[in-house]
Amino acid sequence: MDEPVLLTGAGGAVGQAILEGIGDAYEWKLMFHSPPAEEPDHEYLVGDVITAEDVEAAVEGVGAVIHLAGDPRPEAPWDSVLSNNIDGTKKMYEAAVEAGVEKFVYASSNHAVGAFETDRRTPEMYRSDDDFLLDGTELPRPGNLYGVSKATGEVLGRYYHDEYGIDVCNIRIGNLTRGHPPIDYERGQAMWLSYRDCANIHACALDADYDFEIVYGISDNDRKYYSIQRAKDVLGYDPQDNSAHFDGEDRVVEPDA
Ligand SMILES: NC(=O)C1=CN([C@@H]2O[C@H](COP(=O)(O)OP(=O)(O)OC[C@H]3O[C@@H](n4cnc5c(N)ncnc54)[C@H](O)[C@@H]3O)[C@@H](O)[C@H]2O)C=CC1
Ligand SMILES: O=C1O[C@H](COP(=O)(O)O)[C@@H](O)[C@H](O)[C@H]1O
Repeated sequence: MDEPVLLTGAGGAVGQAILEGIGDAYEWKLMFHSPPAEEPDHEYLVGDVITAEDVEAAVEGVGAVIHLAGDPRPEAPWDSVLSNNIDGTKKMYEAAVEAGVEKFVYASSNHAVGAFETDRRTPEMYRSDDDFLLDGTELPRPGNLYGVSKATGEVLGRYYHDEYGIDVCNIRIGNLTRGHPPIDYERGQAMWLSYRDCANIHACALDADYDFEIVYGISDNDRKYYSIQRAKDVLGYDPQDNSAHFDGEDRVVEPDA
């Protein structure tokens, strides 16, 4: 693995899950949008992914990128996702290939395929006895403009991989919550990603060998409509958590109880 690893969006929820889980396992270069409240334990810079000079400074000397920065709101308006998510990701790729970065891990989203959740399929598809399963080979099917921006980020990765040879792993992240799955939210429980599994799958994406991949980033939930088989096979992902091991509130239950 080529280090340091540039982590954009380091101050956000996914960034914190990664740093809490594997902060000691790699040499990092963190990118924040605004100055962090506390001095980070790692090299860092402050910048905007839509500013070419900031992005060029960020990729300088790094071997791999985990690109999280962007507007994460499913209801985000077009001008924001066009700028922060689409143009920001394009600028990151442009700078990364120019700087000779070897590996790019991109935070895609369940919302890139949100429109598979049709009225006819829901809520049954959120339940463990339903066999509907997406595996990453399906075409994107966004249900909002944020999802369009995430699907576009995947396609940008396809282009930069094919044209410039950079290795790309798109992780369609489910619903990251700390400590326990979302409560009273079947969809969120089906796509739950625990903090430790989030760190884990990103470590796997940094360490594994691949060309271009799209995988789902969720825990090993009994309820699931995203397959994690590709993440296991290609990345060696070994999830530890399962939303079924919680009782729908914030209490842990015995797996076999
Ligand atoms: N949290 C979740 O459950 C999921 C997150 N994702 C994706 O993961 C990534 C991170 O999401 P979260 O950590 O939840 O969001 P967050 O809002 O907690 O973190 C995003 C970070 O990106 C920074 N940022 C935003 N625009 C920027 C710009 N133009 N230049 C530089 N930095 C900028 C923000 O300051 C923030 O620190 C996003 O790309 C999001 O689409 C995808 C699926 C689920
Ligand atoms: O991509 C994302 O997905 C999660 C889960 O979606 P939701 O519609 O169930 O909330 C979301 O929480 C997160 O903000 C977003 O970036």
